[in-house]
Amino acid sequence: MANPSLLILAGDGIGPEVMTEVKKIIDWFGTKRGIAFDVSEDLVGGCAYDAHGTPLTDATMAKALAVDAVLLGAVGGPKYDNLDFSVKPERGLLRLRKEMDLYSNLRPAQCFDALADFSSLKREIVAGLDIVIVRELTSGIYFGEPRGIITEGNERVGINTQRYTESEIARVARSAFELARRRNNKVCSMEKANVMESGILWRQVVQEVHDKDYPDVELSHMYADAGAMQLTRWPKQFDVIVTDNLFGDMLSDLAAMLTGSLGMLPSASLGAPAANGRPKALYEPVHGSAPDIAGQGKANPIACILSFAMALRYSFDLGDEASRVEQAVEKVLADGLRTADLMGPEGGTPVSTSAMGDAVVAALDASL
Ligand SMILES: NC(=O)c1ccc[n+]([C@@H]2O[C@H](COP(=O)([O-])OP(=O)(O)OC[C@H]3O[C@@H](n4cnc5c(N)ncnc54)[C@H](O)[C@@H]3O)[C@@H](O)[C@H]2O)c1
Ligand SMILES: CC(C)[C@H](C(=O)O)[C@@H](O)C(=O)O
Ligand SMILES: [Mg+2]
Repeated sequence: MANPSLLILAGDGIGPEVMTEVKKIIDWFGTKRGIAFDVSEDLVGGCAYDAHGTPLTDATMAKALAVDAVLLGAVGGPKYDNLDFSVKPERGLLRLRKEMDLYSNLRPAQCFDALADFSSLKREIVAGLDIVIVRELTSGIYFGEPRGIITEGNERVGINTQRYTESEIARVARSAFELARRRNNKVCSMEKANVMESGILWRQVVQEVHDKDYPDVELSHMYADAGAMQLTRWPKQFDVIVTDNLFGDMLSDLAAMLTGSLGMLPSASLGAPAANGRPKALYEPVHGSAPDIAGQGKANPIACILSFAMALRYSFDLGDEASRVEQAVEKVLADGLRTADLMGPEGGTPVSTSAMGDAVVAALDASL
């Protein structure tokens, strides 16, 4: 049988730096666990624009649709700030999400004990935190029409449209309820039903899906602004949060800081199961290309490494191996290794991106 296939799209800025560390782990699985992947690589984002004049070629899009899973680093950077909107690096990522129909974006925020003192919140607020934000990823204001910048009279008007169909809401709600059943059986749905019609529909449909098929799951609803407040007040009240594309984008960056650093947060973007039973899938860290530290060997590779662990779990049914990676990360942090983003005010000597990756590989060795 052919090996499972992975397409690596490392992208821009720190994307290739953190992906180099993931490749060490992929190699480790091949040599030490006999779990080999057929890995191909291609361009996305600004580097694809530099090479081809587009942030994602049709050929790369076709490859992404053909493989078992895509691993993405990050896209974007100041070099591309003045490009036409249609060819900005971020458009490449959004095209992947849309054409792969990756409607369910799982963004776990887990606070490793070794980092509990490092969060900007008090230890007792974050220690043991383990929540997942399920972000709708292929619709809402990111994709709604009409959109654009038009001229009305003598001034410019910027337009974006929040639009959700009930089937789009229902499918992401299902994915949140299914996930909750495998965790602590609680879902909190966040929208702005007090001011947005799309929020009213969101709340109704999530409730209907719940009442019909998931009455065993505890469901609550919260306005997204209050949700942001509750996430910083007492985040451990949550288990699974389901929310729309834009609120999910913002709330997941907020949740990142509960865990210590944006450099810690992985994500899985999943579509409907294909004929082989596996969902189309793309795995990427929540963080971006971090232009301020790119090229300096300072980036924390853990978010990208944990994204690969999510690939093991969700695309390849290798939950035990995913846990092995997560435990290796936990061990390295418990041993006191810190990249620069995890340095507290008391200081210390940070390790480089590659030293962190090597330490995770060594911890994997020790797990055998
Ligand atoms: N999925 C993606 O590819 C993605 C996600 C977010 C932002 N972006 C893009 O990245 C570019 C920069 O955006 P931004 O600055 O708002 O967000 P960012 O996530 O790139 O950086 C925000 C801050 O977090 C730090 N940071 C992020 N990841 C880190 C890591 N792994 N290790 C250590 N520190 C880390 C950065 O140094 C910076 O100070 C933009 O072009 C944006 O559109 C891409
Ligand atoms: C880069 C950008 C398109 C992206 C988003 O807004 O979805 C990013 O912020 C994210 O969180 O994945
Ligand atoms: Mg974001």
